[in-house]
Amino acid sequence: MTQTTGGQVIDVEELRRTYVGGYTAVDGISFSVARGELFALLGTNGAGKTSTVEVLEGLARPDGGTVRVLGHDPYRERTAVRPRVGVMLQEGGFPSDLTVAETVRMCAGCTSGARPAGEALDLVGLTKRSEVRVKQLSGGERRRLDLALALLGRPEVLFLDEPTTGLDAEGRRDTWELVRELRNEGTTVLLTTHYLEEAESLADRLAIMDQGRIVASGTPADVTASRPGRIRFVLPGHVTAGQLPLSLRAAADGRRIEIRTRQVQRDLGQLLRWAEESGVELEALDARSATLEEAFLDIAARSGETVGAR
Ligand SMILES: Nc1ncnc2c1ncn2[C@@H]1O[C@H](COP(=O)(O)OP(=O)(O)OP(=O)(O)O)[C@@H](O)[C@H]1O
Repeated sequence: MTQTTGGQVIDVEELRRTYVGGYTAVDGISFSVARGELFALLGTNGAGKTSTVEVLEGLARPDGGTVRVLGHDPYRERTAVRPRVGVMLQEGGFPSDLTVAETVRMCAGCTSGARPAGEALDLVGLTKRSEVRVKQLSGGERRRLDLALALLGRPEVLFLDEPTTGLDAEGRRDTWELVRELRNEGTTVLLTTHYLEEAESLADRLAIMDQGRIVASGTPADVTASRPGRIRFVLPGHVTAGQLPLSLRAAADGRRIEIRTRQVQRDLGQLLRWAEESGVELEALDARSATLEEAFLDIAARSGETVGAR
């Protein structure tokens, strides 16, 4: 009988992981992922993402706190969890002399209720490469083979560690489409990625890690809401930045103006009213909320200032 804590498929409470020598790579983090949700774990290099995911995958034991996947301890109750989970590691290792189809068939032989090899290859767009030896695949094709293997057992939970690294733009879009479909069919997905656009586009919720801690979390909109958006435009030659309303605090580079604001709609309205009343034609007007990338860079920059303080 499957138990999940409060309907959560993944439940992490105060997880700590310390390496030999006493280095704390994961420093008491908590988060949960509901059934059918796509959760992205982001972070600077060395933030502790892989150290966290390894515990969720049952590959390592926590040094503190608790972790539950599908209601079980993934390390101690590995046999209960493993058949229901698909794992795409950062470095998938498979014999390079086998062909793509042989590799998938070999893995399918060890997976109960596996998809047919052809179906798995079709899902990731590798059908035409079935008879090619693994060592002849490009880096992006290997990532897709990794994904096919992770999907073989029709997993309820899918761990994707940087699934699109090395893929070209089209391969990345195809993978996103497939991950969305899997999520829509009810698969719970935990994704780590360095591509913020990927997290913004796919994640229902996300957490940003820095130096072993979660420093921001929520929906992509929640995480970006706390960061200022921006309004940019170019003033016509006869107008100077000094003529703008005082309440619109702006940075000016000659006639090029940038307003950083948490109130994009209010300030844009005020700017447009001023332009209308003053008969000023604003050029190249562009207004938008903060992106996840800006929020992330902001966090990374602040982290840089605290490096060495820990
Ligand atoms: N086996 C290990 N022994 C000692 N320290 C380790 C070990 N594995 C990882 N670390 C350290 O723990 C920290 C977290 O590493 P981890 O690989 O979890 O980060 P990450 O967020 O996945 O980074 P990246 O984005 O670069 O993959 C790093 O400082 C790393 O050097």
